[in-house]
Amino acid sequence: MEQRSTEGNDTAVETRGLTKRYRGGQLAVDALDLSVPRGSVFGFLGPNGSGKTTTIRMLMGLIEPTSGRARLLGEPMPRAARSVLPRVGALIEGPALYPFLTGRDNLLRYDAADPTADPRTRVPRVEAALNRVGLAAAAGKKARAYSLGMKQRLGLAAALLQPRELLVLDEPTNGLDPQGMREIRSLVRELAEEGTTVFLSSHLLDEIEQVCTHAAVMAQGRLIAQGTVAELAAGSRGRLVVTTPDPADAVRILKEHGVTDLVILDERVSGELPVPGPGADDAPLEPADLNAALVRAGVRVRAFGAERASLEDAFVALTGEGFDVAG
Ligand SMILES: Nc1ncnc2c1ncn2[C@@H]1O[C@H](COP(=O)(O)OP(=O)(O)OP(=O)(O)O)[C@@H](O)[C@H]1O
Repeated sequence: MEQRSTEGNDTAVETRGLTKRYRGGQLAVDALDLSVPRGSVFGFLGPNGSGKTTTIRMLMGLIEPTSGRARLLGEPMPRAARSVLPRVGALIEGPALYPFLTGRDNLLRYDAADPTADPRTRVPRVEAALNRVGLAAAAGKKARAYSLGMKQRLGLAAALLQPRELLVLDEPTNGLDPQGMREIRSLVRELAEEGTTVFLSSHLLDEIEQVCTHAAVMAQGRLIAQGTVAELAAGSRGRLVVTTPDPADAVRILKEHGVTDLVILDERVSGELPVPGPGADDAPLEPADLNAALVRAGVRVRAFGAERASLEDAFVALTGEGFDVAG
């Protein structure tokens, strides 16, 4: 019997040991411990096939986990599905649409199928959702004439027909052009400002960096890291770039100060900034100190910069592989 606890009260999504092995034997999700704080925009990041969709399906009660458990808004899934799911909007793998109905009629019909939706407010809610996702002008077109991006927007509109505490979006910008991506990202930020927790999966690193406060990184069904985006990016070292007509001297001085992986390209010297040691006495070496050391040694520094470590650097550092953005 499961104990009643206060666990998960301030987390919108929480999983413990969540595992899915498909019937063919494929271990798609392997002992996943996710913790999505309420109020966050949480990026669920991983290359194609890393288990994101499988996880989302388990969270939403669409498939049974092989083992482990999941909580949505503090309630166990799939047991509490009936009471929890009305508080959760979801866009999963391209929404099911009636191709011969217009976008607007699709939403009216979708809302009519929702027993928790108030029919008296249906029409204005549908119009508001269409406006929100930028589909008002195309609302009278048949859904079969919609582009993939328009279908995505319509699916998002369906998720927004009612106020939600949590939105679960599987690759929400999939199929959108850059302008459409920007619009959806700003919509996500807006929703977050209104207090909705947004859990979105993506294989696009820069997307996660642009909109998310927190992220989890998946690879091959396993969770590799999770935390705030700033923490994750800080886990990898930034790169230093110096432009100088004295590259050999610059390399010597930088090496003495712990810079590694030094590369000379004409007058451009780059290297990995040293990571502060775990000891408390190890004051982190500031890029400015390195610049001063170069100048003291008579190196003519024409330009000096430290490139901020990105989530991509962190991902590569964590997985030891590049990020596959194919598909
Ligand atoms: N119904 C299924 N039966 C068997 N294996 C499956 C099934 N669905 C997914 N898989 C496998 O499980 C693994 C994880 O797939 P999943 O779709 O969850 O990954 P993903 O990160 O969402 O990738 P994508 O972005 O391509 O959807 C993959 O190896 C996939 O081939």
